[in-house]
Amino acid sequence: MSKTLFDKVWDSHVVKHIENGPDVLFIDRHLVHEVTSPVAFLGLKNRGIKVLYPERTFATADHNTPTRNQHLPVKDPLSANQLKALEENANAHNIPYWGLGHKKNGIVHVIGPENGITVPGATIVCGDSHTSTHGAFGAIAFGIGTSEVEMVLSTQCIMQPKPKSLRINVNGELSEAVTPKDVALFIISKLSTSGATGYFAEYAGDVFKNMSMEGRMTVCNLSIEMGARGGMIAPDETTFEYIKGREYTPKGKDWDAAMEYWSTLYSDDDAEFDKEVTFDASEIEPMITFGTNPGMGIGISKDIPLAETIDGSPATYKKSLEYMDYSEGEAMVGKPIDFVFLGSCTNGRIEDFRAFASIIKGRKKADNVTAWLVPGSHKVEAAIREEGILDILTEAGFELREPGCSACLAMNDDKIPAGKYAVSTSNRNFEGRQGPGARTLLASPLVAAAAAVTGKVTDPRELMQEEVLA
Ligand SMILES: CC(C)[C@H](C(=O)O)[C@@H](O)C(=O)O
Ligand code: SF4
Repeated sequence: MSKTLFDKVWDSHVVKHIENGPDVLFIDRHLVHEVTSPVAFLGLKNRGIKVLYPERTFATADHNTPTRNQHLPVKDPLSANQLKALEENANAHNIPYWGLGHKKNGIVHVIGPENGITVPGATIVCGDSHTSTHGAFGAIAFGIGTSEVEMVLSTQCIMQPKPKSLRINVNGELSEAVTPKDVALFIISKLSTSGATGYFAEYAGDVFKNMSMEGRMTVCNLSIEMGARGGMIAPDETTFEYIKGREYTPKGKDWDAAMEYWSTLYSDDDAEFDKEVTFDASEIEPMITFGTNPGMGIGISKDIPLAETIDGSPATYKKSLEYMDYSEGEAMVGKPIDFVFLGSCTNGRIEDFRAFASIIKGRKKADNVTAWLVPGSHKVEAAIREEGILDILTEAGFELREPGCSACLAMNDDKIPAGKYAVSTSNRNFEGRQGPGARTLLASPLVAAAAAVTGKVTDPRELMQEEVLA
């Protein structure tokens, strides 16, 4: 019988099928961070049991961590306690722990791929919704709750109902300045934040075939924002090239054996999907959000849609615009901004910093802008230095911070003040997400860079045009 990519990976991990119930799935890799793990470890302690496979479990500190002076004790007592608990729990159970200052430390969804923990055909979970990121490698990766974290720590299995299948095709070639982030924001704007609820998505077509691994991670990361359980892309040469030689990927004969299996991981030609949607790459322009959910995005040159033209409740839509202090029919280009945040598990990788630097090179940070540039990991930070990107940033008046989730969810000191506007490369623009009363405009690193040097929402193509003319 023909199978989808998802079916192939899922079926090979079913330990037990419960009639009319969930499947019991074996989990290959379990990533752990400080926010969703303390109660799970406490559960193990109360039951007097150990982590079954510590070597399949990896812990990092990211959500609560400061992005300055990481060598000093963490001031906030709640954060300090959570970080201490993670360290103690990891040590007690022999789990690799990459805490503050460790050279492998970083955002959980950045360090997994970076160190070769994320591989094709694997099942990967974490007590974190953006675990979908790892689907970029052809893995089944999804977020779980704290009680499930305890279940995986103790049994290396999880009970899951099988989601429905959705294929999202984007064919053709992307236009200038259109990045993977724009592709994802475009898809969410078309499907809405609940359009993929109950589904697991596979991304297919020319655009994803031609995309880098980091771009694929950005796209899969955002799957959750359209309601999907996760998203995945069939592994190919780009994938194998990326993972080869990383610390935790198989070596020698094991690599050959793995490659044999990985090469079978694609949806068969006649595999059927419960739902399929197709878009043309040429429809997509650099995107920006204007509202309070990631589905409220438009091409940057467009005007904020009128309430009567949108699907869904006009009252909710108007309330959202009120929060943003925007009006229907206004242009986004030219809107003043106060903050720029480059970072997060969506866009905190080296390619994102390269893109940002490509625009700010030879320009200066706008005086009215506060910019927080936060690498996704120490490895990203090291690459920023090695490639000379730090010099470009510094010359333009920017400062580089230390790695972590930072202003993506503002659990540390990096909070956007109430009423201020932030162009952010992260993934959520909910009310108060980046700080109480903060207003978020989600966009790509190119759009963020254009805003950082002009102090307002700016089409990056305009600045790229200037470069060509100069
Ligand atoms: C703190 C964590 C549970 C949360 C998530 O699950 O996504 C966070 O990472 C986020 O992005 O909102
Ligand atoms: S960077 Fe943001 S989205 Fe990613 S794990 Fe951290 S808080 Fe969640």
